[in-house]
Amino acid sequence: MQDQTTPGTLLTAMRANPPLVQCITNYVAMNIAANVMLAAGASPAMVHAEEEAGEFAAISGALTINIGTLSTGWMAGMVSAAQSATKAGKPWVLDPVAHYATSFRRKAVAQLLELNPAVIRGNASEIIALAGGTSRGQGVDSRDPVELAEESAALLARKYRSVIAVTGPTDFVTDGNRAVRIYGGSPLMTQVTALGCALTCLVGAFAATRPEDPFDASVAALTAFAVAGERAAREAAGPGSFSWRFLDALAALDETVIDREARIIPA
Ligand SMILES: Nc1ncnc2c1ncn2[C@@H]1O[C@H](COP(=O)(O)OP(=O)(O)OP(=O)(O)O)[C@@H](O)[C@H]1O
Ligand SMILES: Cc1ncsc1CCO
Ligand SMILES: [Mg+2]
Repeated sequence: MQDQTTPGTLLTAMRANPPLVQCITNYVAMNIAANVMLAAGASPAMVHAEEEAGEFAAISGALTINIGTLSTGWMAGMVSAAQSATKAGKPWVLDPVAHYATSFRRKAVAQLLELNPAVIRGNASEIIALAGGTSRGQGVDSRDPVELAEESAALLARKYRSVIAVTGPTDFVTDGNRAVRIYGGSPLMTQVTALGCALTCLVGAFAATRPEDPFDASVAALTAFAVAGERAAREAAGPGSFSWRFLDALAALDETVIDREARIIPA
C-alpha cells in the first residue's frame, strides 16, 4: 500500500462516490455478486449482450469479465466491452473461471488476455494453469494451495503487465514488483457458490475508485472479503446463515474496522 492509502481509505472513497461497474459475470453469480456490490457501496450493472456491452463499458467506471457460463454470444459482448473499456481508459478485471477445462474456454481466455486486463483474479488452480503449469483444479473448484500459485502469479504479472490476485485460505496479490499475502476469511466461503466471482466484481469497484493503482485496489477488495468473511463466520451455523451474515458484515464494514482487522503482510 502507498502511504495514506489503506483498504479503509479506499472503502470510504468508494462509498463517497459509488462507481458504476459493468459486471459481465455468470448466471450462477449474478445475484450474489450484485448484492455484494451493493453491500460494499458500489453500483453494479450486469450487462453482457453483444448489442450493448461495448457502449455500456464506455460509461462505466470499470468493467469485470467472468467466463463462468460462457457462450459464443457472451464472448462477443466480452470482447466488445473490454475493447471499449480500454479505449475509454477504464480498468477491466478478468476472472478466468475453469479456463483449463475445455478448449472453448482456453481460446476465450487467450483472446481476452490480449485485451490488457488491469487485474486477473482467480483461484490457485486457475492461476497455475494460466501460467502453463499443471493444475489439479476440478471444474470451477480449486484443488491447489495458493503457495504453489505464487510463482505463477509473479510470472503472469510480468508477462501481461497486470495485477494478479490469487485467492484461497490466504490470498496473494502481486504486480510483479510488489507482493502481499492477505490473511482472514473463512472456509465457509467455499461453501457458498460464486463468492469468488462476486469478489472479482468488487475488485472492479475498487479499481474504478483507484484506476491508477490496480494493486492497491485489489488488496482493498480482498481485504474487505477477508475481514467480512472472518466476522460473518463467528456466528454462522453453516453456509446458509454465513451467506446472509457475510452481506451484513460487508455492509457494516467501515474504515476503522477494516484497517484494524486487516492482516496484510508483505511477501
Ligand atoms: N479456506 C479458506 N479460508 C478462508 N478464506 C477463504 C478460504 N477459501 C476461500 N476463501 C476466500 O473466499 C473468497 C473467494 O475465493 P475462492 O478462492 O474460493 O474463489 P473461487 O474459487 O473463484 O470461487 P467461486 O468460483 O465459487 O466464485 C476469497 O475472499 C478467499 O480469500
Ligand atoms: C458453479 C459454477 N458453474 C459455472 S460458474 C459457477 C460459479 C462459481 O464459479
Ligand atoms: Mg472462481
